[in-house]
Amino acid sequence: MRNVCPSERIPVQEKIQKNEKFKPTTSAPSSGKGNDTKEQRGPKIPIPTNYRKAVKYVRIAVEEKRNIQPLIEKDKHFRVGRTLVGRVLSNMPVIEAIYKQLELASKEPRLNEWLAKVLISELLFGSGRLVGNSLPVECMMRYEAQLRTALTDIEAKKSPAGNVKEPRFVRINTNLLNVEGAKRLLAEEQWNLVEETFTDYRSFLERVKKLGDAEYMQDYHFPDMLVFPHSAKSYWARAQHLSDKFVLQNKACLLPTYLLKPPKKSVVLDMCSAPGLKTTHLACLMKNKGRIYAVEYDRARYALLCEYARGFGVIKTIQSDCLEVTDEQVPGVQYVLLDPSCSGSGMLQRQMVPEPIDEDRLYKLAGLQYKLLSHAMNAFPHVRRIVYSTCSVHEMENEGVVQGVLRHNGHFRLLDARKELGKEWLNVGSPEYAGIGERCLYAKTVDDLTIGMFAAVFERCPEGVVNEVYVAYEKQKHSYDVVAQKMSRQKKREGQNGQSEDTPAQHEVQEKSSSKKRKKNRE
Ligand SMILES: C[S@@+](CC[C@H](N)C(=O)[O-])C[C@H]1O[C@@H](n2cnc3c(N)ncnc32)[C@H](O)[C@@H]1O
Repeated sequence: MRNVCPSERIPVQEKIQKNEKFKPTTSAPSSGKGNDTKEQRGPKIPIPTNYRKAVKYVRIAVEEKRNIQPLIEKDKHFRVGRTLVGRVLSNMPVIEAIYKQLELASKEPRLNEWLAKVLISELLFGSGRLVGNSLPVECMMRYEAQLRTALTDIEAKKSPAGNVKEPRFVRINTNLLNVEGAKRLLAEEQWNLVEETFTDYRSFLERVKKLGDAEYMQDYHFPDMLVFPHSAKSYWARAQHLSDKFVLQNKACLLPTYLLKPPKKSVVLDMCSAPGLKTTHLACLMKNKGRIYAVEYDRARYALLCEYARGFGVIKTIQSDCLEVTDEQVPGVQYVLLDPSCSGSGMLQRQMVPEPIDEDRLYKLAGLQYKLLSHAMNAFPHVRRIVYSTCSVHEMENEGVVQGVLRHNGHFRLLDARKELGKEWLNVGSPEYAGIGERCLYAKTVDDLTIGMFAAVFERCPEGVVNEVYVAYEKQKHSYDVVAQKMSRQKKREGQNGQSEDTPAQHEVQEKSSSKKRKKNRE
């Protein structure tokens, strides 16, 4: 089969629909001061409405820090809004770094900063093309080569995967198409399947790094996950005609769903479910049979969840705070997936342009995550298995939360997630959390070429059994209580209020972080 260069690669459907080819200008960036005369510029061509609207919403989101989802939803003439704006916001750290690196603010003072960022996003992370010939579009096109080089530099220098560009992972929607059907369809689209077998995970990863532009592979761990080269990103961003049969989802996001392993006809609760990528994967694993209660409290995200869940009869969506969901509302729940809000520090863009660690924010997030996980363990008497996952690389949100819940919930124990996965996995949690770290899994960009992800699997203990972390903590507690009482008496004497409103997990997190600080000071 012919090897097609990625820049040539256009989804078949698009080839049919396309009636105009974009021709980038070849001239160099403007003289530097943005002071071309009116005559030189010619008649004013309006900026496409979608770009103008994206500028408006991106600015509101970033400058005013407002939730723009409801605004976009109401905007009936901005159907692509969520995708377009979402793309800018999720790539913002890299876009800002590139905007600064190219000194666009000083070189193109007449070019609106937000518009520049939207255009950069479309060029580098969207379709790879810009629409129309308005002045800002033409101006940005003159920087195209420099923009792409800047992105390559950032990715090469800061890529958490080293010099390797992360692949494009694509999940087959097995509710519509089986694996063989997917392979046939992709062959029609001129993709070549690499049909080698791998005895170990590392040799698979090495082959992924060498994928040619027209090649793809079936994943080593998950049969419904396909792996394409990085260069396939623009193909998949444009492959609208395949969007119901294939889901753009990172491989790491399948760890929690595969670890939960709900058989068909089981009853599942997805506590924090929007936009619903894991929910729909669970539905596929269950062959769309049984019941999945998918809970989401955010109105706009709930709307998105409903959209994603359409076509999956097994999913029942509930708009609510999952801490208020009772057993009566979701009768007979046996399996719980908890994938709550987190710092998102495992996301690629965040790893490329790292933000300073905000301990206070992590501390608050860990407290919430602890509450949610405790609710999963205590509110639903029939639950036998729980998977907790985050896309955070911070122990405080991961092993820290797991330790907190195990200490206070003897009736659930932590399973060895590597064993549960049943196939070789490279990274586990920190050995600092004895009896916990080695049982939890991490997906790491540098090794797995995925986003960063953490997953822990809990199982209800048999009647009369309690987990060993709980037992050890109970033993420790006596001396701990004595010290706490002493401290409280001392505080009272000093006229202070010794009451704390922290959750136990937050208390432990605080203890741990101050002990780390003490250790650092000693060093
Ligand atoms: C990390 S995202 C979930 C992603 C989702 N599992 C997926 O794979 O598509 C976390 C979601 O949980 C929602 N959320 C956070 N706290 C919640 C709560 N107490 N009740 C319901 N939803 C909550 C957030 O609004 C957000 O949509």
